[in-house]
Amino acid sequence: VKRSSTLNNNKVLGYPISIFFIVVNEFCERFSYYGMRAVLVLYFKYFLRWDNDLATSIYHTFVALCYLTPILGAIIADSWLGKFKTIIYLSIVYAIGQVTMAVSAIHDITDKDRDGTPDNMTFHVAMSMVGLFLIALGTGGIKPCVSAFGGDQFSEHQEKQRRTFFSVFYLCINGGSLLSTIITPILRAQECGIYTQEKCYSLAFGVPAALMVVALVVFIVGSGMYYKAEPQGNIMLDVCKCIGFAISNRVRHRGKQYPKRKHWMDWAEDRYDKLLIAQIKMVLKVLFLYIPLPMFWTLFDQKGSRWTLQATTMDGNFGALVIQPDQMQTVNPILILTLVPIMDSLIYPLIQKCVNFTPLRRMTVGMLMAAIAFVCAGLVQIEIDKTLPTFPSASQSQFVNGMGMALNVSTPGVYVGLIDSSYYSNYSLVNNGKIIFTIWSDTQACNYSREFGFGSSYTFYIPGNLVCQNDITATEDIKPNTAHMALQIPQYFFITAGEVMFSVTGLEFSYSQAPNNMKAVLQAGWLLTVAIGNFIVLIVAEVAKIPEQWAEYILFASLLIVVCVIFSIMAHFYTYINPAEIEAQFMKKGDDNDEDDKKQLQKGMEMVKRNSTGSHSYDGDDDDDERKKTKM
Ligand SMILES: CC(C)C[C@H](NC(=O)CN)C(=O)O
Repeated sequence: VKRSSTLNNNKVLGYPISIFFIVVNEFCERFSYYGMRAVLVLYFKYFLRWDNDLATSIYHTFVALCYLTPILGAIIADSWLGKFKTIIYLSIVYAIGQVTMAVSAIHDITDKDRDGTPDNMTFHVAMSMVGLFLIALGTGGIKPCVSAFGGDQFSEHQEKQRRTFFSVFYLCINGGSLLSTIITPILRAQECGIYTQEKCYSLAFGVPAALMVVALVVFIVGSGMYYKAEPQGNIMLDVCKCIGFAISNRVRHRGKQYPKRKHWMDWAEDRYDKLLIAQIKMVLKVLFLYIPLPMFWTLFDQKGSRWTLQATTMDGNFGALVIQPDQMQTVNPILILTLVPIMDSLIYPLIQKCVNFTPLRRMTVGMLMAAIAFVCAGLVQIEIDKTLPTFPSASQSQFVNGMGMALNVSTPGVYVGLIDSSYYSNYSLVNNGKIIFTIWSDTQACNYSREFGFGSSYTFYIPGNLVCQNDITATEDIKPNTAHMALQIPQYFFITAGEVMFSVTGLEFSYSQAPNNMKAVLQAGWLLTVAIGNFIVLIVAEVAKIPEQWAEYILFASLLIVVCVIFSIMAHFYTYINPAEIEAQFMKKGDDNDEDDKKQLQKGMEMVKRNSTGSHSYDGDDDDDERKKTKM
């Protein structure tokens, strides 16, 4: 009653005003998260100077951590602080983490000799690791709380509005992600610094940090309008205790003299409520089905690591548009924003006309799509390998001074250095496009211009009698990248189509198959599959140590196909349930005088009624009573 009256006061078009703040908060937070993530692997490689394997490993450890911490966030919110305070406190931790990352990327802090490279790399590595740890704690911790807090703002009879809210919420995630993956690579490509100009990772991390502060402020501004549910007690702890008791009770009663029970969880009946046991059985059934799922995320999350590194060896010139390697990741949110409505309104209804396209079938097809994406990535890699030498590092050039006097060489933003007579400069990183070098000594100065292709590397020979442009000869150490970045589009298309079928459906499936009080538990379980998927990348990359990148892509595709077959068999034996109906049956058997139970029963029956009008129908037939027990 309190909840309804609180909510009904502040409505616009039937929606509580408070959700506006939550949706804007999510947009800014996802901007912050994906913006930072977009440039992370390049920061590892070019700023911290890690090799591809280390950069990929740390990237996936970080992503895994981001999806492990939701369990922590759910426990803190449910059993201690409540969702509102948890979001505030962990957002502060998150913002501090983002600021730490931005500071860690300022090369001037330790660049004592002012040559553009940090002199104390340990400082930058340590700061980055602290920053990433705080971000993982913050982003993961608030993840299960924000969406659930949004859902809490609606009263029982606002089911339709709540569904619209979740769609808008998902679009905001991808809107924030889209904008940030366009913007932060542009910021990263700028040059900044006090003593020497270098690629501006500090700005690329600083803007996401600012957006996280905005997210926090927006969330706090809405404070007076939220419905704030009190912490309900730690359901996760109850579940663990109940499972623990069932196992220990079973072990204690091993002998033949003890009659068998239908399900091993029934051994908890001696101490625990039958309803709780039934709810745990439902959750375990779904969790069992989750076992093969991490393999999908193993492939999916390599967009940000291996695929971005792959793009650095490609040509990003799209005519009027020049795309940075890390900007290729924007293809994912762009496709999400277009594919979700197309799938929902066109593709699914069409397929449904031919076959019963149940959630688990969609997820299976989604896995196959991801495998196809990796076959595409492998083919693209073979194409790249045909063109790619390995020495020296791509995009770097050097000068050899053949004159009898020292010369200075520079280009706007890059000081190549003072080159002694008959000596050579270090390799310097030069942008692509037309670059004008200024070469000067005490007595003369001249300009020399040259077109630099993506990833090309040159050595320039300055003769003894320098006049300029026509005197300097160049040898091409590395040809410009010729494999075009557009070749990555098919792999992005398949992985995103896979994501829509797998991830969006999986989220909805996890919600619909979970008992009412354990929806958060299953959401945390779902996010855990993402974490495990990222750990698998580390294990496979470390154990397999495949020298050829294309072969690693094909290995991942093959692994996913094997897992997909296993999943489809498991899914075939899964029977869809209606948790509310099952819960209601247990309630009926319970104590009718208990007011709380009565309310729960009424709520359960309401849900059964609502579901029977088709909101969770998987067989396309709204009036079919067998719906609630549909097989895959
Ligand atoms: C796939 C994530 C687990 C969910 C979602 N990401 C996207 O939608 C990316 N396209 C997110 O919450 O970040």
